[in-house]
Amino acid sequence: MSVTRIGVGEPASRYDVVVGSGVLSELPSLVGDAAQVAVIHPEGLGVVARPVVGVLEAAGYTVRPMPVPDGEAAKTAAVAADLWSRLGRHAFTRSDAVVGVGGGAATDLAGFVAATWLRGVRSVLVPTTLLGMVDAAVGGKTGINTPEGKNLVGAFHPPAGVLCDLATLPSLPTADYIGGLAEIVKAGFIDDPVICDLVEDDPQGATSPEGKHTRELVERAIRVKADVVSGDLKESGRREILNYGHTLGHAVERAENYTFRHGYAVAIGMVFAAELARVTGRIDAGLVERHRTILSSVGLPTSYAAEAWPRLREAMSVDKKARGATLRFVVLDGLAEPAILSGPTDEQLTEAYRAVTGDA
Ligand SMILES: NC(=O)c1ccc[n+]([C@@H]2O[C@H](COP(=O)([O-])OP(=O)(O)OC[C@H]3O[C@@H](n4cnc5c(N)ncnc54)[C@H](O)[C@@H]3O)[C@@H](O)[C@H]2O)c1
Ligand SMILES: O=C(O)C(=O)C[C@@H](O)[C@H](O)[C@H](O)COP(=O)(O)O
Ligand SMILES: [Zn+2]
Repeated sequence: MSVTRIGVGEPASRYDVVVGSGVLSELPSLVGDAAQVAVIHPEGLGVVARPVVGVLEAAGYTVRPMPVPDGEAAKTAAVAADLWSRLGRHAFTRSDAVVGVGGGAATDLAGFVAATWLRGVRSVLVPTTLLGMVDAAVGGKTGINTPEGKNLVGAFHPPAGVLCDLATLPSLPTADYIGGLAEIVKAGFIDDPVICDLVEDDPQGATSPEGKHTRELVERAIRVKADVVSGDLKESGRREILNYGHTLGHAVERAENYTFRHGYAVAIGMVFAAELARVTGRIDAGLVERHRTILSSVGLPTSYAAEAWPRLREAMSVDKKARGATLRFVVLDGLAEPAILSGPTDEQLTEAYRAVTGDA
């Protein structure tokens, strides 16, 4: 299998997202002159982390495997504090390194611990979910959740490199694979319509690592993210478009106490954002329907409970794009024409949400 390299960041601090198989051989050069390497991974994913540990040990590093709880349960202040203690007990210095292995939850946590330990040590990310490869491990956003909201604590801390071994994907449960498709479809709607065409051409194949367009979908989504992030590393402008569907999506995750897959919540959030764009006269019903058709064709949800609205509305007030009491949403003015909608009225919000419940 060939290897693809996609550069991210400004020229002086550029790193590669490497996609293919056998890519772990690049790990030692990315870890560099560290003596110790912490390998942070979900406790149930020892099998997936073992090759990472093996490559590092063979290269002579002292490897400290650091298993953490699975999924969102890892993205807590308590787990981060426990990792800081473990690093402290092993006397990790600024020349040591952190490797994050697993889905987006594990790499967000690992990146956050790397960002905060000694005010920042080197990290390398080895995403093993579709979502991790196309989105979470790319771009330097790291963080944890708090009871008040999703990713409310975090830092921008670009990794030294991202290694996406496509051979890890077949063991991923289909439901988690499908979650990753939401971020791929997001990249299609905000920037690369070919992604939408490819999913429409073979929705069934899109849900499988063996699908005929899988490699192209993965690489196109990474390129969208790499391109956007490279021009706006700290989200002072265009990077906000990557938050399409996330304002309501994060509120759904909080309402579900972080037990709802991120990609599924983002899928619902994208339908909401599309409805909001329709309600405010930006796009027509056809483009909204295309969201529903594409998302549901791969098994993603497109509606949510009507009675949840008050809780969701409240949760959206801590969205990072909000300014004071003014909510700001990423919407579309057309396919691949993202824009910011600032301060929609309560009537517009409730009308858009009603359409997401199927009660419109
Ligand atoms: N930092 C960012 O820019 C960014 C972008 C998008 C999403 N995220 C975050 O990513 C998280 C979601 O990531 P996710 O969808 O990868 O979920 P996840 O990390 O919870 O992983 C999903 C499940 O798959 C398992 N798993 C991982 N790799 C596997 C493999 N190869 N085989 C079998 N099982 C495997 C995990 O253990 C977990 O149970 C959310 O917390 C979200 O906020 C961050
Ligand atoms: O990288 C970004 O920027 C994104 O917004 C990508 C999102 O898919 C991702 O879920 C991100 O973690 C959301 O960021 P947040 O700042 O809203 O927490
Ligand atoms: Zn996301």
